[in-house]
Amino acid sequence: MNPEKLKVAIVGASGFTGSELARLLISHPEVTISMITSESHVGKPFSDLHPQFYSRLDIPLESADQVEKVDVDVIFLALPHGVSMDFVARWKDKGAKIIDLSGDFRLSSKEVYEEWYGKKHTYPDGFKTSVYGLPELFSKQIGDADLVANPGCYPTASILSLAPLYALGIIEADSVVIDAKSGLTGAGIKANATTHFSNVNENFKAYGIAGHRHTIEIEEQLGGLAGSATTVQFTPHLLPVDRGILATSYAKVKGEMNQEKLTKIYHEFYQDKPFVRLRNQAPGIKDVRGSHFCDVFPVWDTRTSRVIVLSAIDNLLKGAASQAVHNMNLMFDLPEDTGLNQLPLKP
Ligand SMILES: NC(=O)C1=CN([C@@H]2O[C@H](COP(=O)(O)OP(=O)(O)OC[C@H]3O[C@@H](n4cnc5c(N)ncnc54)[C@H](OP(=O)(O)O)[C@@H]3O)[C@@H](O)[C@H]2O)C=CC1
Ligand SMILES: CC(=O)N[C@@H](CCC(=O)OP(=O)(O)O)C(=O)O
Repeated sequence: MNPEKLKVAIVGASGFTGSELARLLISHPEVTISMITSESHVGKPFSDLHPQFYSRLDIPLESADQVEKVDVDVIFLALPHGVSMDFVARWKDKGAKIIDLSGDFRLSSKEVYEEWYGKKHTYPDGFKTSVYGLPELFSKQIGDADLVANPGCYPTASILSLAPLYALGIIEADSVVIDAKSGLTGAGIKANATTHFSNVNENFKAYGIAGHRHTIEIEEQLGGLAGSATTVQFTPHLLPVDRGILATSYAKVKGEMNQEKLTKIYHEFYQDKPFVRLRNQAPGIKDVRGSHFCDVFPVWDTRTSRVIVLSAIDNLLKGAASQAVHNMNLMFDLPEDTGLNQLPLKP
């Protein structure tokens, strides 16, 4: 083992985002995977659960309790919300940086969390130190953080679609509608009635209408950019595909607007952001599948005087695992694109 490499633990490696983290980190030049955990599969070789790793990552899964005993630089928590918070509380003084993929530390306070997640928060001090891990907006703060709250998948696509306009303070109050669609892996590895093949195959359905927990995450971040609270209408849908998110955002803006001006605003905002690709045609989820890109296409509709922004990401990557690796790169002062330059898989 190269002692100069970062030693990482992936907690929750039996799940979808945990295995995608392993796939990215196994070929990251500055990382050694020291430990991977699962409570349901302790002792099994990782490649038994995820055969794509056969002969490349066969180490056994261990219980998360074992993380206490190893010296690691970074801990990735790929756990459900409500579970991560206890591990963060346990390991906050361990001397490792923590990147939490769950929603446990993304919001502004215990009160807001409990209202939107409908469960008690047991480590509210974490809200004081956590940094929202969206590198396009907070790279400096992420660089100084010990605890990063990796954004949700829908919020990543939604916030990046509207951030340039919010940052200028030109969004008309109460005008924003975000209509988003996700592939099934967004729901995690355990099947349930909603994600059962028979219920999703050749079907397409909205859920979480007027109350999905990502609404407040989007509102807090976009409101923060504008410097005043904002309301958005957010509706998620389940697509019968395995991965990918397409968000279509609509907004009214203050003052004069046209396509040229809109395109310029987006180019200026994202000019030094290597993983946001401004497109000149509507992006599809296959254009970003398997990659860390967020493809964004802003359109001015002269007829309705509305901005329409399409944005596409891979929910497991830019929406979760590759975003977490991007955050790790920033936290350890590595070039931000290290290990993240995979081109999309298509078809
Ligand atoms: N899937 C996605 O597209 C995205 C997911 N996220 C978030 O990332 C996190 C992980 O998501 P995902 O990988 O999809 O989830 P999965 O359901 O696929 O995996 C969750 C993992 O958590 C482990 N786990 C569950 N309960 C416990 C527990 N009490 N103690 C220890 N480990 C536990 C499971 O391990 P085992 O059962 O083996 O013990 C499993 O490995 C979630 O918070 C999710 O909301 C964020 C953005 C996008
Ligand atoms: C398709 C699907 O079910 N998606 C999940 C969101 C996945 C995600 O990003 O969730 P967290 O905010 O919990 O991390 C959902 O709507 O609950």
